[in-house]
Amino acid sequence: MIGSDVRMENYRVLLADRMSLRIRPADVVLTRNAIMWMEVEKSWKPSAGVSGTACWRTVQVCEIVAVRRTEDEAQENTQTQKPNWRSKQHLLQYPYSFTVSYVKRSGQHQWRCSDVTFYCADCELCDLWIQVTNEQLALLANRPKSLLVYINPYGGKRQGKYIYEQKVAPVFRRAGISTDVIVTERANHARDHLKTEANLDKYDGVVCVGGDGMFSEILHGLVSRTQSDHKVDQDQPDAELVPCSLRIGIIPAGSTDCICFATTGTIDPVTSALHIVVGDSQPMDVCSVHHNNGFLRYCVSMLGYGFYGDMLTDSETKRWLGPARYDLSGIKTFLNHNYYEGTVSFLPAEENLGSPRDKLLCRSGCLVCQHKSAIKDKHSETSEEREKPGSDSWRAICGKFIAINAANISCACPRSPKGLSPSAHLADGSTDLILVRECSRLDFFKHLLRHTNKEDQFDHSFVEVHRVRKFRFQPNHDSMVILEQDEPHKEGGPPPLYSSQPIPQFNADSNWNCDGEILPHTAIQVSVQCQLIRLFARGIEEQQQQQALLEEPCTLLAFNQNTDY
Ligand SMILES: CCCCCCCCCCCCC/C=C/[C@@H](O)[C@H](COP(=O)(O)O)NC(=O)CCCCC
Ligand SMILES: Nc1ncnc2c1ncn2[C@@H]1O[C@H](COP(=O)(O)OP(=O)(O)O)[C@@H](O)[C@H]1O
Ligand SMILES: [Ca+2]
Repeated sequence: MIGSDVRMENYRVLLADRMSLRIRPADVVLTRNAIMWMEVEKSWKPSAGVSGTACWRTVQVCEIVAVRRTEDEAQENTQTQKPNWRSKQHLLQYPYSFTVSYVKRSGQHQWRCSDVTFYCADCELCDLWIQVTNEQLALLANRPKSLLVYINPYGGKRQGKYIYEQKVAPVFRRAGISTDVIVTERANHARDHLKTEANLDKYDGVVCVGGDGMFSEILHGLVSRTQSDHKVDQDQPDAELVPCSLRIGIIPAGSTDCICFATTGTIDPVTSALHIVVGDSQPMDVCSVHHNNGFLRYCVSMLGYGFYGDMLTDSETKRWLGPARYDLSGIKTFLNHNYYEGTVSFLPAEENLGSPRDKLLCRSGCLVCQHKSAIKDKHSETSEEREKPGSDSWRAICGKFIAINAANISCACPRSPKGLSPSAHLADGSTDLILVRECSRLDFFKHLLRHTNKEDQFDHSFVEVHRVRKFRFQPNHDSMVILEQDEPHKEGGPPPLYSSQPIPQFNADSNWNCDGEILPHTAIQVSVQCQLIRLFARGIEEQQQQQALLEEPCTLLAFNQNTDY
């Protein structure tokens, strides 16, 4: 079947019956791709025999979580705290019922699991609806049936276990997903288990409950396992890495949760659980980081040297503060106002990938990422020559930098709702390299402020941004950290916070912050590995997309009211 035939097939009515919704009669229709219902108005006369249009509430089959017999209504009502409104007469007339649980958008990109119960006059009809709806759900091959879940009990505000048990597990149970749950006992427990022990054939996906650091563990476990299974040497910076077959789900329970926010538009555990249930799939680029041809780490969100590296290093001693450690260390690092000397060289991305300043936001169904996916295998890009550092296509920038940030994705998070690079793409094979040169403290503050407002992040003379496929950083070890002189030091007063003299106890190098982990080396080589992994997500839905689906799915449907049911 092609084109319009497929569309017609999707609209083919599988079931159509009159039932009762609460205490009012309702017409209910099931097609291949939607369940629709409409309460029957008293004034509405089907016998009139005219074709008309009416307002139907519609739920796409792909957004149905489960359908089941409403076994114990009293219990349902206690759970949902709804009053029992069914009259005895209604109960006698419609004694059988089934409940459809489905995804409902509740604004701000949040999803909720909502229920609608249909009452039937006879048992066979009720069972038939459950059976046929379940048959349609079974056709959705991308839905996971079995998941391996890792919980970091110490991430963020240490709520991981509670969040999983109270908010996520009930959603998975309702959807009939089986889970094996591991609560981690130490750092790198999840990574090591995935790398060497886990029987991955049993699962359709891996879920992490925690922050970006916990996600990074899962990423390293899965990617390393996949490479060793395929005998790919990760130490080779130019090795062609094999994409992971299992998708990763993120239940946000960390401090920044930027990967979850940038791929769903929110950090809400129930929303993430529902993206997993419906089997969403979002490809993601991964940066591989090497030092002297030896593998260091992978990175999905931000690689930050200077400001974000120093802030992370300082914050590690304050983990007991939870997410607030970043605020405290952020202020301290800002006041220190260090900058670092070195050379950044990079290979620009192809021009058709746009620019970090083009305001083309990466949203659900992004065409730039889809196009990249289509041409990825053709390897149309570049000759070996272009790839070599030092060839004409590479550019080098030497200088003193307050921050060098590579945003592989927008890095949007609650602290910075548009992110470090608002137009960065999730899966275009490039990363946005942001260079913040030496500037005054006030100027740097203005730059940081732009992470939180709507102004162009890069519209400052001391900031430049490049969309790149690869980059390298070489620190200049002869440099000393020069701290800005703001005020003269008063005799007998506290020691100066800043001095124009080199201060030997400061390290001339910063550290790299790689998805919230500190890298052991400063001279690094970075390559973007296009679409190496997939998440259970769909990218951020456009406001209009969201709005259309928010307004309680109400579809204008031409419907032949003569249908015999
Ligand atoms: C004057 C107002 C200044 C406000 C500045 C806000 C800047 C926010 C930038 C956010 C970038 C986020 C990049 C993501 C980094 C994470 O991978 C990493 C680890 O996350 P997690 O494991 O969940 O803790 N987080 C960080 O490195 C902290 C970012 C800094 C947050 C202030
Ligand atoms: N059981 C554990 N004990 C201690 N550290 C752990 C444990 N499980 C995971 N970790 C580590 O905790 C770090 C932070 O985890 P994460 O979930 O990202 O929280 P946060 O966002 O607060 O940093 C990660 O580096 C991860 O490797
Ligand atoms: Ca990217």
